[in-house]
Amino acid sequence: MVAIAARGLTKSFDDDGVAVDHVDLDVAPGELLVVLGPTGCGKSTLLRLLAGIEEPTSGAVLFDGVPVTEIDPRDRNIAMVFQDYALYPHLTVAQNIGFPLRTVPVPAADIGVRVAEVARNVGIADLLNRYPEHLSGGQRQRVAMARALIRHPSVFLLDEPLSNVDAGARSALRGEIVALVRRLGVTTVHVTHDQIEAMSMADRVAVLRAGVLQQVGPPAEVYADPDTLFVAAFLGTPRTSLLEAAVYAEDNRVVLDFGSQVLELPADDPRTAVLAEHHTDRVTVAMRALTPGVDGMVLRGKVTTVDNLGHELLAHVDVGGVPSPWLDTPPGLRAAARAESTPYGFYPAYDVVEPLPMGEVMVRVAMPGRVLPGDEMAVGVTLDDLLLFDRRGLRIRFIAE
Ligand SMILES: Nc1ncnc2c1ncn2[C@@H]1O[C@H](COP(=O)(O)OP(=O)(O)OP(=O)(O)O)[C@@H](O)[C@H]1O
Repeated sequence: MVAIAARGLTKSFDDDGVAVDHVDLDVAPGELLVVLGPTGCGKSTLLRLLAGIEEPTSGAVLFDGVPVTEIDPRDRNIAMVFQDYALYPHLTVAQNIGFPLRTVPVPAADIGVRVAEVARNVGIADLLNRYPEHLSGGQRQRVAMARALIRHPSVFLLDEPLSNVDAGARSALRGEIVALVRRLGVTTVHVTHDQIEAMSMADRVAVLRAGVLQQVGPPAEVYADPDTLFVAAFLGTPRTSLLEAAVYAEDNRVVLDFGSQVLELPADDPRTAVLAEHHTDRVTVAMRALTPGVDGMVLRGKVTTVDNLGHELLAHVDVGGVPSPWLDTPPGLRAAARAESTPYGFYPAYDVVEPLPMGEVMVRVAMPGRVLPGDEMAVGVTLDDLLLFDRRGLRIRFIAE
């Protein structure tokens, strides 16, 4: 098992600015680290730098503490899997899987044994005589993984391997990749723009924005305790509600003023006193998974849309607030988000930069529930629900520490 490290890792492309910007990252031996970020944030470039396919502009990659920047990718004992499986159509599954061994002095009988073993590991032992055209997307991706793993790599790099796999097979494959990585004990870096994938697979998740690493940690920790507004907004299903507000503190009263209405913070909570120090600051308030409620702090608004998720309803409630200007992301990023395709292939829809319609919050309504557009709704908010960020998008920690 190999420890991977990036130190000040930077990659600029002449015409395109900095794709990876001074990234410092450590991946522990046997760890499954997921790099998460929106399209164009530099995930693939980071992975390619770790693999050695791309040469850094500055900085270094180290395996077990030894710089590998000068070592040819073929000599790094790395296996990489991409989103397009790129199988050889004229070869059977078994031949595809065994292909990387053609240059290695392994007896033919042993190749058969190893192919069968790795095929069993990825659950395709019964497909060995088929040709790729007779496989589903999920099965093709398993073949691609088996082909990558047959050389017993010490580092496994996965670049959006599940994005061409249909939704049903995707969640099964997620679990299987995790189990496989554990069983083989191979240090793995997996990149994705899909936060659910990241949250469900990662030992630790590394969130990347415009080439800059935002935060690294166990998924639950990064979700619950985001350092930046970007991380808070990016991680959240249903999506995180973001509203602008100003803090006002007068005598013992502290309020968050959303323009249309205020939230008065509980006077007896020590966190309220900490927040009072931000008197007159403009902040962005991030709130997740709110529910209807009439006690304590309450935001009132009108339901604009209701999504029926089957197990619950998701009400979009217009509380008359001002959406965060942070949503006005850099033009380049937005352009990429809207484009259906780019020179680098298909870009998945990016669903975070879309501005929320006027000052809405997302409210989960338990089933059986009945909510209709136009209904008035009171939304319960507790201090625990509020994540506050300053104008630079950095977290204001108002928990007395
Ligand atoms: N070979 C290249 N030449 C010039 N610019 C490039 C090259 N490869 C990537 N870029 C640019 O670097 C930035 C990061 O691209 P990268 O493919 O790493 O992002 P990504 O997060 O993997 O995106 P996606 O999720 O859409 O694959 C983008 O602005 C992209 O246009």
